[in-house]
Amino acid sequence: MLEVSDVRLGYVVDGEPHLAVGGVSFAIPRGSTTMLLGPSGCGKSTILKAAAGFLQPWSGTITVDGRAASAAPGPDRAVVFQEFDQLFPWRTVGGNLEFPLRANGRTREQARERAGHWLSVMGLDHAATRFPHQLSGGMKQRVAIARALALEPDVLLMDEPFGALDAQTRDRLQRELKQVAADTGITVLFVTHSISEAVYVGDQVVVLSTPPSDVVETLDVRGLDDPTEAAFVAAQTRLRSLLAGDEVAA
Ligand SMILES: Nc1ncnc2c1ncn2[C@@H]1O[C@H](COP(=O)(O)OP(=O)(O)OP(=O)(O)O)[C@@H](O)[C@H]1O
Repeated sequence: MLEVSDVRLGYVVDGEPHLAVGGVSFAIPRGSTTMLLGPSGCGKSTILKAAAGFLQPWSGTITVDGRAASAAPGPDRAVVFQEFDQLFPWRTVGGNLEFPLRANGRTREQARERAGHWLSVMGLDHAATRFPHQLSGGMKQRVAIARALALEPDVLLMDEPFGALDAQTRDRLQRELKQVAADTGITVLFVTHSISEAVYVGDQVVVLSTPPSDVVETLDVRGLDDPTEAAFVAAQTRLRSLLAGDEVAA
């Protein structure tokens, strides 16, 4: 349903073109979660930005249900970033959810009702009247996820959403996201630096090479959610060896 086909992406720096992504293809089946993993600077965020419609591929296509996703941002895709400051600081938590819903044509009542629902799903009922500066980092990320889900997009794009959280909060949010993704059937593209996060949260992991990147391997990790299980450990070992460029150790 989300299909990345032979995509090349880059930036123009001081008038010079710099290729970052050298020809990447993968497909995310509807309702599943794909993790993008690779060395720093390999173009994970660049691919995510293109899927969001913020960047045009130099060649190739990114489509959602056959429509060009890279043409422009649209309500069928919502993005959650790593930064804690992605919320509107002058709006309450409830207001942060309601504002984009109103901007997308919902009535005040519809926006309030839907915001309440998603705040509840993310365990934030008690925080609706607070302002972002009164929240912990983990709560801010929960609000950002609730705000994205409230728009009921077909695709949720996440750029290291838990990267700046402490380990305990990160574990909890990974569990919650996995549960919400299963409950809603949403399609997720998730950028991560963490091998264990990739195996736990994902249904498949797309491993990228150093830039200009291509796909080294696409690994199926469906159903792996117990880090003590042999299959979980084997997937981690495989990913570690791919990232080290050591394919033999698999
Ligand atoms: N706005 C920009 N202008 C110019 N070059 C950029 C820009 N953003 C990213 N790049 C370059 O594109 C390449 C890919 O960057 P990107 O941020 O997509 O990688 P990444 O895999 O997400 O990195 P990291 O894991 O470190 O977050 C890098 O070489 C980076 O320097």
